Amino acid sequence: MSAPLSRADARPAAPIRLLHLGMGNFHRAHQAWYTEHSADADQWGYAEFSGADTPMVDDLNEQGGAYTLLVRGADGDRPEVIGAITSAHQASDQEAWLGYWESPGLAVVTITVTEFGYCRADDGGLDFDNPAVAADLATLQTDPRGLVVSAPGRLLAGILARVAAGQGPVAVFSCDNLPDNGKVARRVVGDLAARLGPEAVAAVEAQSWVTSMVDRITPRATDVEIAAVAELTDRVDRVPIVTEPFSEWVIAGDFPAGRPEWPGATFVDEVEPFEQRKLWLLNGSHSLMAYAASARGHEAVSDAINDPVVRAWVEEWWDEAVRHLTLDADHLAAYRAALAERFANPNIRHLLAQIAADGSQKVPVRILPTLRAELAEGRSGRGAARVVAAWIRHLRGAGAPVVDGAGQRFVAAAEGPDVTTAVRGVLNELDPALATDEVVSLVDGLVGELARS
Ligand SMILES: NC(=O)c1ccc[n+]([C@@H]2O[C@H](COP(=O)([O-])OP(=O)(O)OC[C@H]3O[C@@H](n4cnc5c(N)ncnc54)[C@H](O)[C@@H]3O)[C@@H](O)[C@H]2O)c1
Ligand SMILES: O=P(O)(O)OC[C@@H](O)[C@@H](O)[C@H](O)[C@H](O)CO
Repeated sequence: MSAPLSRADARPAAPIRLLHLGMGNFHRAHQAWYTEHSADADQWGYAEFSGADTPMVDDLNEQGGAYTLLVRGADGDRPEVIGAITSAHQASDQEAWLGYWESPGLAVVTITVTEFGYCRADDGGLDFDNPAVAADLATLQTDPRGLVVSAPGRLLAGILARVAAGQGPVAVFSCDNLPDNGKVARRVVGDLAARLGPEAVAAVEAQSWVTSMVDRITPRATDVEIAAVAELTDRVDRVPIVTEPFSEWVIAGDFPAGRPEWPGATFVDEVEPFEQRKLWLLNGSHSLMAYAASARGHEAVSDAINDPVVRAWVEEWWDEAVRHLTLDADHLAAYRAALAERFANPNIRHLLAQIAADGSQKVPVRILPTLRAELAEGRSGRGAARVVAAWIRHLRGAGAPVVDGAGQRFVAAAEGPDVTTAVRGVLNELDPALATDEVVSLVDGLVGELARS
């Protein structure tokens, strides 16, 4: 019988100088992994906070913060024990959260709270109609140390505590799949601060808001992977992470209090070209498959990409999206080829239903820029329109179930017996400028084509 994984299986815990909000699968495969492999890793320990209270925190702490990262290549498995996490906390552990912010040694705060976690309104600013945001504002107005729950609320509470403690600026660092994610984070936290007054705004502005493009396909681990880890390592790990060999991190911004020497991370002035390449080619085709291939009965990306019909749709989308990317053509061709291999990795079971979630937050940033650019250049935008059509079919009940915290208005628009009305309604909700007769007719036709395929 295998022994439980414990801290003794990992490197010694390092002093906490890194803080993470939104501990989940991806962060433990990416930022924690880069930190683990830093030349100065013994100087940099992570304190982790989940987005909502979860048993994962207790499981991880029982293992002293250690966990197994199972790197699954097409040619086999490579497990490694990661010791970058010194301490994990439940979301509601507000005193611990504020305590880390007040600590002189804190240097970097990373964030993965999903697209939805930024609580944005349609104009990109903070959505004050969001009940969590409204409650946090009321709390912060009366008690800056009170329990707050939204990501913007928690970040602002931390920043205010840091400034009140007389500590200098840190790098605040979104690692979510969002264009210009540093600016998005700064905007929503700044909007909340503005309701508290100029001192709070100045505290937000004093921090360094870093932007990053992150990439490593990390599906949720299942009991199958937990059993595989036990067999491979002779240790029982209750919270292992499964990921692919590929990893990429492109970062723009300053680190006023220092950072680990993350190996392989690329530091640039402008993340946008890399971010668009990744969001459109990888995440865009993920969304295409999540909607169009789940409706064809596929469950995982690796099944979908091996279906020639789906592969042709993906290639059609890629052909269209690359026209609007600014990176070198050879680089983009190599990236596409590598993506096709990554998607086909038979040892990574990335469920289409997981990717399909929160389409209302994903389709606008992954697909619509290409659709608009194609239309502006006088082309039809058929590849992008196909993704929108597949999403509308999904909203109408085809394929993966609809799970979307902000998607109710799209579900409502997509309802009803008349497909053309549904298409027009969804396009109108996405962007009234896209709901022209021409685009409605194209998307309408593609809904029918997908249904017959
Ligand atoms: N999994 C991947 O392959 C991958 C790769 C690149 C980037 N990402 C980015 O990382 C994010 C998280 O992915 P994951 O695989 O870790 O997911 P996960 O479900 O394992 O973890 C998500 C974390 O976000 C928190 N969260 C969710 N909704 C929130 C909200 N409304 N407010 C505050 N916190 C909230 C959860 O509590 C949890 O701590 C993705 O949304 C994406 O933007 C993921
Ligand atoms: O994580 P999400 O939900 O934003 O998107 C689902 C996938 O497209 C995404 O997780 C990719 O696998 C990832 O971005 C690869 O780096």
